[in-house]
Amino acid sequence: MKTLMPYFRRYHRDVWGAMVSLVALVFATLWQPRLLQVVMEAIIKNDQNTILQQGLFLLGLAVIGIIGGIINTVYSARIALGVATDLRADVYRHVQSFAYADVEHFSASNLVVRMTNDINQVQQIVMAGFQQITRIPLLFIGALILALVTMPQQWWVILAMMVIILMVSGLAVKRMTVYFGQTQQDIESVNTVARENLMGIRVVKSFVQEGAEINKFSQRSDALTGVTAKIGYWFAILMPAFFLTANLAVGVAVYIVGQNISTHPGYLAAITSFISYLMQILFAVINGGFLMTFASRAIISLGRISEVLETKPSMTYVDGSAEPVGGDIEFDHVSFTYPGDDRPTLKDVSFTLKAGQMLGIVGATGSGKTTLAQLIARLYDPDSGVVKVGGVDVRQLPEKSLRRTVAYVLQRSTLFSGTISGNLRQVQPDASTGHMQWAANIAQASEFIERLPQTYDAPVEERSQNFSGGQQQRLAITRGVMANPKVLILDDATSALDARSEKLVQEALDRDLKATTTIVIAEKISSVLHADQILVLDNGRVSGTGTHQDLVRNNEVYQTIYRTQKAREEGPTNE
Ligand SMILES: Nc1ncnc2c1ncn2[C@@H]1O[C@H](COP(=O)(O)OP(=O)(O)OP(=O)(O)O)[C@@H](O)[C@H]1O
Repeated sequence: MKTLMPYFRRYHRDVWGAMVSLVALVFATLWQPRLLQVVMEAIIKNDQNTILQQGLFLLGLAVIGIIGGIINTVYSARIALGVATDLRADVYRHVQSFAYADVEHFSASNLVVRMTNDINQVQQIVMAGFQQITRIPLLFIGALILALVTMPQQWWVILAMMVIILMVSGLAVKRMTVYFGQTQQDIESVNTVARENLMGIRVVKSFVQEGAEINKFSQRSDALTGVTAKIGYWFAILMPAFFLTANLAVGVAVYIVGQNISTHPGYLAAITSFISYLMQILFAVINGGFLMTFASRAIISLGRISEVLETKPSMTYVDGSAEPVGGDIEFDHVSFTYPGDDRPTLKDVSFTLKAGQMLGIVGATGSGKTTLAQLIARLYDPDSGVVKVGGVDVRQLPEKSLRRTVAYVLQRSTLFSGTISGNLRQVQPDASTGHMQWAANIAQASEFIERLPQTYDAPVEERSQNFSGGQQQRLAITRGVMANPKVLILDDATSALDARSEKLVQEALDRDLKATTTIVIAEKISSVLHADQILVLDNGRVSGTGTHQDLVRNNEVYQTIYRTQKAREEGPTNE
């Protein structure tokens, strides 16, 4: 509730509108049976004037009730929609301020569910809240008082009905809250299987995994069906049970009235309105129960949303100029452990790199190459030691300054759906076509871009699936080069390129980005042969640095990688 209060304040006029119209609706609902009783009494006495006058009041009340209901629904919908939209925008904005580690902590798909499904739950309960939460207690208390006023001697019938209904609904709410919670989990589970399957459809098809995938999906889907069916059974039992109780109460009341009608003729009119109030009490209790069940679901969702909003970004940046700094890199005794890991991934890493030089980083899978690069782009901060770019500790650099200095191209960089130019202009919004061509020439992307009918305005589909792996990598390198960065990190970014194209990219980088410090992380030693310096990582430690010739001579780890790759390239020999 604390989370939602500021949002309600923004819509205070609508809140007032919803409340006032609700009071009108409740008043009309409660007063109608009372007037009906007066009309009935007039019918019994054949008092035409009262019948007409009170009949018109009754009609007027019905109209007030209908208009109140419509206005209340409109205002409630406006509040619910407004609150959900603002909440979604705030969560999205807050997530944008997250450090990479924070997004990883929640996981991207989990954040998506919170921004969509959980906010929908909150929207529904806000809507129901303004329609029902105030209405139910008012209706309950009002109907109870009026029922007692109408037929005070039947108080015990009301009490008995309420005790039975409350006992049944108490039991049901407890059960159904559990089932609703389970439904939420099962929906997430079905979504996960469907999403994984569809995103990996090529793998599924190529390994003929359709059958296994269908089984997996069916299992999760059956679990969801099972729990939904349980909710259905409860509803199927609950509703008739409630109405049976209410009708029993009505039956008892009518029987007692029947016994006393000769001595109390006024009971005939009173019994009609008494029955209406009994039904209103029943309606309030049933709806209250359901609302509590739905509310418990929404409270869980609201908790999940608040958790995101209350998470402070684990990384903050200093304020200051957006100007890039120089391209020198220095690691000074840097160690780093991933959040939640008990062992460091990088251990006491030190090296220096002068602006404009090229550094190759090699090492076995999992040796920490990507992690090292991520520290330069400040996706994480080290546990100890200092990472400097342009002679400045990266923690002392304003975010824009760091982003303008360092461009980080990944093996599978995300291209956003839209157009090629839209992706390239993310780096430099006012870039000319000439500038895009310059960058694309370096990345060896211009040949295929210019063959496309719309060239730089060619569409990029979702997950850039209309481009091959190699084309996607070239586009990602083009985007990285666009800002003419001081430091360019290519993290396995040419892995899908053939040897010739990779060589052409390297030559173009040497020629056109002379002042840029280039860090190339590569599986193949051939990709870094000509680097000014090669850093060999072994299980998170620097095993050696030097040129290819130095390392071939005196670094064992490097020698092993080199020999293995050479043997693979030469193929099996027949002795
Ligand atoms: N986000 C993460 N959370 C926890 N551990 C991680 C995370 N990313 C990587 N690791 C672990 O850190 C170690 C180093 O990973 P890293 O990706 O830096 O290696 P790499 O040398 O780049 O490997 P590869 O050549 O396969 O890309 C691995 O053991 C990996 O499991």
